[in-house]
Amino acid sequence: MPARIIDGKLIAQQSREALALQVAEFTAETGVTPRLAAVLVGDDPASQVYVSSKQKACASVGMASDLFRLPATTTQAELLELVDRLNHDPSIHGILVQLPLPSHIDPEAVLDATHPMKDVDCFHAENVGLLIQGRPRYLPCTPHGVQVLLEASGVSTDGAHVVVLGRSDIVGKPLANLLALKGPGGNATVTLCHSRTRNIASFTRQADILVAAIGQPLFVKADMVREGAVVIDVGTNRLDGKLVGDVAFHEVSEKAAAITPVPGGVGPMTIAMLLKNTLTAARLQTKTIVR
Ligand SMILES: Nc1nc(=O)c2c([nH]1)NC[C@@H]1CN(c3ccc(C(=O)N[C@@H](CCC(=O)O)C(=O)O)cc3)C=[N+]21
Repeated sequence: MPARIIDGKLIAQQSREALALQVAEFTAETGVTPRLAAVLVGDDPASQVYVSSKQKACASVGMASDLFRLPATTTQAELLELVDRLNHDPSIHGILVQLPLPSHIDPEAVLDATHPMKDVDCFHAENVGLLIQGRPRYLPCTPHGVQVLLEASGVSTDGAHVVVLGRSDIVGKPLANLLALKGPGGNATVTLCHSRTRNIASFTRQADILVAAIGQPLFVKADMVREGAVVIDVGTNRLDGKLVGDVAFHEVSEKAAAITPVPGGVGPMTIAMLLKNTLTAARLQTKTIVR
């Protein structure tokens, strides 16, 4: 039986609708509009698309956003100066510096410079540390998006074996930790595989839930997937001008119980979770008067 398609576009829209109500309530109570500052260095076309979808998404839930576009020739010092200015601007609650940055800029220096309270990507070491200790301030956007997709599709992680492919700081590493935390959406048994894992298929075939975030187009083939597994595809690769995931969707969907498409799967969820973090950031930075 072909797999059920997990509709990330729809689930993200439902998330945004719920969030819009919370934003309206927050603004009515405090007079504050949550505000995201997105910083884009250079003119990578894919990055431009993502950043403009983030701005549109902000508007759709009643939040404000500013886009700071800097030329590819911007120095690291100039970028750090902007980040510092945004850190000190009380009208801005969240800062997102779009990755990848040009090669002459050290992304770690920029992430370290972003104030942890404004770090809505959850990339700062302090926020990653809090997450891993099970007391998150922000949840990392793509991993949280994966968690919400599973929950909304009725797939429990409790006691399940989740195999994560890819150990990036943005997806694989935080996702593996999030799923292993105690509590709902967690309690999974997690195996973290990567490009150097020997006999990777012997691991992926044991997965109840398989998450592909390895950055290689169509890497996961049908023979790597157990019959009835749930497959989540985090990949966003350009292949012959087309957006494809890390999963060979057609063959794998014949075997899986449920699967996310690319586009229309994890991608829209990432943005919805970013908006959620921006509201959290505004709450944490807004002093409420106790009456
Ligand atoms: N500081 C930072 N934070 C990020 O969260 C971040 C980043 N840098 N750099 C790049 C990656 C990638 N990323 C995506 C977000 C949305 C879609 C998305 O919505 N994709 C649509 C399709 C979009 C299209 O057609 O190109 C979909 O999958 O349906 C994809 C990828 C966020 N990233």
